[in-house]
Amino acid sequence: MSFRIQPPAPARPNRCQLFGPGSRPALFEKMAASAADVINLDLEDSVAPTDKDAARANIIAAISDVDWGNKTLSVRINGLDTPYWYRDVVDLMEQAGERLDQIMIPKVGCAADIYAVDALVTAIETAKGRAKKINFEVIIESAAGIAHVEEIAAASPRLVAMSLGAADFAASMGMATTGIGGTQENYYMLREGAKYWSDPWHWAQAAIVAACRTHGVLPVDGPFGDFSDDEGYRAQALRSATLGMVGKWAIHPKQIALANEVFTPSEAAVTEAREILAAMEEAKAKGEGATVYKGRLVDIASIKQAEVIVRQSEMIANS
Ligand SMILES: CC(C)(COP(=O)(O)OP(=O)(O)OC[C@H]1O[C@@H](n2cnc3c(N)ncnc32)[C@H](O)[C@@H]1OP(=O)(O)O)[C@@H](O)C(=O)NCCC(=O)NCCSC(=O)C[C@H](O)C(=O)O
Ligand SMILES: [Mg+2]
Repeated sequence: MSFRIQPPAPARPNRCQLFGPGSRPALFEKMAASAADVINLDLEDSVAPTDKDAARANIIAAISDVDWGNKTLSVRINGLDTPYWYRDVVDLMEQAGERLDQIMIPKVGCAADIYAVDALVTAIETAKGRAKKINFEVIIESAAGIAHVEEIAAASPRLVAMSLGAADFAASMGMATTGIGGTQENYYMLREGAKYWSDPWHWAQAAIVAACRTHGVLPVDGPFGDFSDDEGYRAQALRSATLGMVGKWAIHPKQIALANEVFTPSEAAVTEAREILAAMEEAKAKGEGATVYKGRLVDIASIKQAEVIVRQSEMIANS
């Protein structure tokens, strides 16, 4: 470990972030009653330009009127390249109740984007005497966003989570696909006539996880567009979890259970992690730094790996 200790990410469940358009208030009670850990009420791309004002008003009312239980409640504002975002922030901060936890900033391209929103939020928070400090989450979904991902992760103490937005990311990168996440037909290696599909989202996810872990931010996988494809969603989520992400978006309620299942450590994984910790306790008592568990090496680094799984499981169980 470097002299600089890696800060922990917030210890709260973030297995599934359920999205719903601010222009469909009929969905809000259903979202609140769902098993998602985080609710994202959307003012951005799922809302038509003509509906922006009405969606903002719907969301502001619902923040106070709906019982959101113990979920993290977040609102996605419009991008800083639009004429809508400042009104989103001003109205939310001046009119929404204290139940609002988070603002999601889409399409961030550099740390200054977050600085701008932070300055506005801070001024209104102070002017209005808001007791609860609003957190931020951001979406990396552009070439600039991924190029500046580390400075973005470090941009504000308000920042708690960062997602990959596969749709806008693909568009910004000029990727030859209309798919939102998942396997891409033309992204394969060929060996002896057989195709082996690679994961075009992998490198961006890994960059996001590294930036997030460096700065104590939760890394989250974004949308999987084909909500009829449960196995495709599960496969994408399993890859994300294996890389270190803590959760995934749901753009339809049927994706919630899939995300919760994948991002909750299984009983078998927790049992194995506890057995590794016990094996290392025994090894340490004998003055050894390494031992053999089920025919494979475990050592002091294995303790940290096992602790990640046990901590995640306990945090979810206690939430
Ligand atoms: C995708 C949808 C438009 C589908 O809506 P609908 O046609 O109503 O779906 P169903 O008829 O299958 O719905 C079945 C029941 O579930 C309820 N429902 C639907 N959606 C939701 C929801 N989001 N939350 C809670 N409940 C929901 C229906 O009312 C039905 O209920 P019942 O009649 O009682 O059985 C719609 O799901 C939708 O709008 N999804 C969210 C879209 C969204 O927010 N998109 C933005 C995020 S993705 C993105 O922005 C891309 C990203 O930025 C990037 O760049 O990658
Ligand atoms: Mg997007």
